[in-house]
Amino acid sequence: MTSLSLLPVTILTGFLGSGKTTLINYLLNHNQNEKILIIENEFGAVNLDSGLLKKDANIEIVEMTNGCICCSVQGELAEALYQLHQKRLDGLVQFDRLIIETTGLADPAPILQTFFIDELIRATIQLDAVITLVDSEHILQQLDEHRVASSQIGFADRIILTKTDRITAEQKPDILARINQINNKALIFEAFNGQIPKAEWLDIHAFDLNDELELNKGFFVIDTSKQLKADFKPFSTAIIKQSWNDDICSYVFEAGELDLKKIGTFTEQLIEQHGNDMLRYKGVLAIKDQPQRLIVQGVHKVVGFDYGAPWENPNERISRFVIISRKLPFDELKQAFMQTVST
Ligand SMILES: Nc1nc2c(ncn2[C@@H]2O[C@H](COP(=O)(O)OP(=O)(O)OP(=O)(O)O)[C@@H](O)[C@H]2O)c(=O)[nH]1
Repeated sequence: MTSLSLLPVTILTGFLGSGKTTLINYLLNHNQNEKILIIENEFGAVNLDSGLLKKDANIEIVEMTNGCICCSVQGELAEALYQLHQKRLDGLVQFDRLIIETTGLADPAPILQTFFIDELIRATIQLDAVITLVDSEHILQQLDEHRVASSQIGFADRIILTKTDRITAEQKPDILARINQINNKALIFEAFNGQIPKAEWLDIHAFDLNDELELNKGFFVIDTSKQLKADFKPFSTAIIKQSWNDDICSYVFEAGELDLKKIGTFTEQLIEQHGNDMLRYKGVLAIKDQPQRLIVQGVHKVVGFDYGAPWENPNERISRFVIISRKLPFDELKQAFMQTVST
């Protein structure tokens, strides 16, 4: 095979009207150096969004408009990606990155799975991250009424909270707490009208097996008056409301040093029994007599393991495993996880 560089791909998701097109337009207006291919996945025969997107020589938009997202998207997306690969091989097109904008009603799962299932795609494309836009004005209602809204948040590596100019300061802690209860692993950025530096959502390598596992991190506000600086704000102490009852939430297991064989068996059984419900999961684990961190990362039943950087300080050797999932038998799993602790 001729050597083509791996094309980075970002999956951009978020409910209807959450600001996906606005974000892309902002990127395109402030991006002179890169050629970007955007694949849009829309319902219905008429695709309105491509008409709304700014067009110039540095972007190309491919529309996928056929049929129901859950049955046809994998085949159609795979086909679009094969064609792109062939055109790149033939030297007919040259792009620096690909952004897939999903329809606001879509669960991102089938799109994400395309990148794991297909070997040619895996060999030519580097999945960078899932970015989810959340409309702060409407998200609480969307979560109450549409299961797909929690799935979009659950799959995210980064969340961009939009339209905070349309809510009061008092409403924000509840919204942040609810997002964080669903997905406590994704960093949250708050941005007005898509104004966010591209470094905060592109090339973040979320699918690499790296050592980062930051939970309940707080959020970042993009300050446009300071040349788009991201200012960190810790979460205020919002009360988790039982009434939310979202079907997806974050589960965290924490322990000291683990036995390699036992944690291997635990992970295998966990994935076997609950993989279909587990959207994303990541573990940074301390293994007995092993100086390096063991990294586990997965999406549903596709999992990767690798050794990461060594633990520097013996007191740091704490194993953390976070799972974003539909309802899991937490107490039972916690007990099983604790039995993997090295004795
Ligand atoms: N007030 C306010 N409006 C915003 C913000 N971000 C986006 N909008 C507006 O929200 C509306 C919907 O934004 P779009 O970018 O079209 O949203 P989308 O996610 O692409 O929408 P669909 O393709 O229908 O799912 C537009 O009128 C935007 O101008 C924001 O931060 N504040």
